[in-house]
Amino acid sequence: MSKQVPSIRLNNGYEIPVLGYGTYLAQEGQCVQLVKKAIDAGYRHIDTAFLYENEVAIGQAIRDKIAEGVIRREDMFVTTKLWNTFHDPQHVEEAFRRSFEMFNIGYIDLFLMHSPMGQQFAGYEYSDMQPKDEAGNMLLSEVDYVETWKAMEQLVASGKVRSIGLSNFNSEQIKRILEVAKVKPVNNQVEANPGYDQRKLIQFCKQHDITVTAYGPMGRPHRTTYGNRNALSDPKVIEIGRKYNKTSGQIILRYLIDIGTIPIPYSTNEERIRQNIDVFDFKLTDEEIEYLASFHSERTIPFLPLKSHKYYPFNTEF
Ligand SMILES: NC(=O)C1=CN([C@@H]2O[C@H](COP(=O)(O)OP(=O)(O)OC[C@H]3O[C@@H](n4cnc5c(N)ncnc54)[C@H](OP(=O)(O)O)[C@@H]3O)[C@@H](O)[C@H]2O)C=CC1
Ligand SMILES: O=C1CO[C@H](CO)[C@@H](O)[C@@H]1O
Repeated sequence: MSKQVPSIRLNNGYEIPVLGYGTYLAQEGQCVQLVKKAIDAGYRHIDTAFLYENEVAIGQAIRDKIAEGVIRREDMFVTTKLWNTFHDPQHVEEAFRRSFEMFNIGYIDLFLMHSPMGQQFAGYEYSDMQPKDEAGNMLLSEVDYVETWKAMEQLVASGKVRSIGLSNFNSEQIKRILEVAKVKPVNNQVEANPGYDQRKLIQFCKQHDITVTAYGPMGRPHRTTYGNRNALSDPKVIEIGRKYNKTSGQIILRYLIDIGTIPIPYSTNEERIRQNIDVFDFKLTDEEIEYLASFHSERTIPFLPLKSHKYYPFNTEF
């Protein structure tokens, strides 16, 4: 039986399901099937980006499931993102139009600025996303993300996107957006997991009525570790899981929801896709939450190639 995911209200009145399916690395072909499996399992929130090269596949999966009568368009919440090379205001509308047309699902629920860090525009092909000079250095752009935001605001009036938001922004950068915003960001998508739980940024966003999506919720277990303490294999997390008849992965997701984030785990495994959404029939105790919060490690995804960028967001505390 598919699970019902609760939603929370965004500051513009729309609702977002508190857990979604991430799709980074879900390539064309494989992605259609994965998203269909996720929808069958009960996911109604899908996260992607122009960068992930799978907007066509996600649109296809959603249209197929609508045709099968499993969902209606309005049941789904679809997020995509403006890539760094499109920060110059003159490129924002065209970049959005390309994503919008690739999806072909009538409207986009949430369009995020992927990061505050512009990179030089090199074209709209996927091969143009990481432009480098002859020596192999990243070609950056110093377009102010506030100007990019103003161009994103124009998109809302078109009706093709319902909400706009941010990703990888720190609190100072969010403040700069809020100073000029005619349309307030509804969301900031950042890394959050038991090694890097972002409590201060979550608190800051809450004060400004901005929801926080948690990317990398599992800490990308196949690709890295949580430094010296991996919550997924931690004996005490496994023991907490036994108490609720859940896996450690489910305990991590419940923790992220309990501290007020919206996790978007990715999985290629059918059983884990189903498990990851089956986290709404229990709640952790305060002590268990504190234990999960005691993991300390570095970011899994620190965007090191962009560390020298004028707007690199991760040098401040939060
Ligand atoms: N805004 C941004 O800059 C970024 C956004 N994102 C978004 O966030 C999403 C999630 O982050 P992602 O980077 O994919 O990393 P995750 O932390 O979600 O890790 C994904 C990996 O975790 C494994 N996994 C998933 N569920 C479980 C489980 N229950 N138990 C054990 N292992 C599990 C999966 O392996 P298996 O397939 O074997 O199950 C998969 O390889 C992305 O897909 C993307 O949509 C990600 C990074 C940056
Ligand atoms: O969304 C993303 C997925 O992860 C990548 C890093 O591995 C990021 O560069 C990107 O922002």
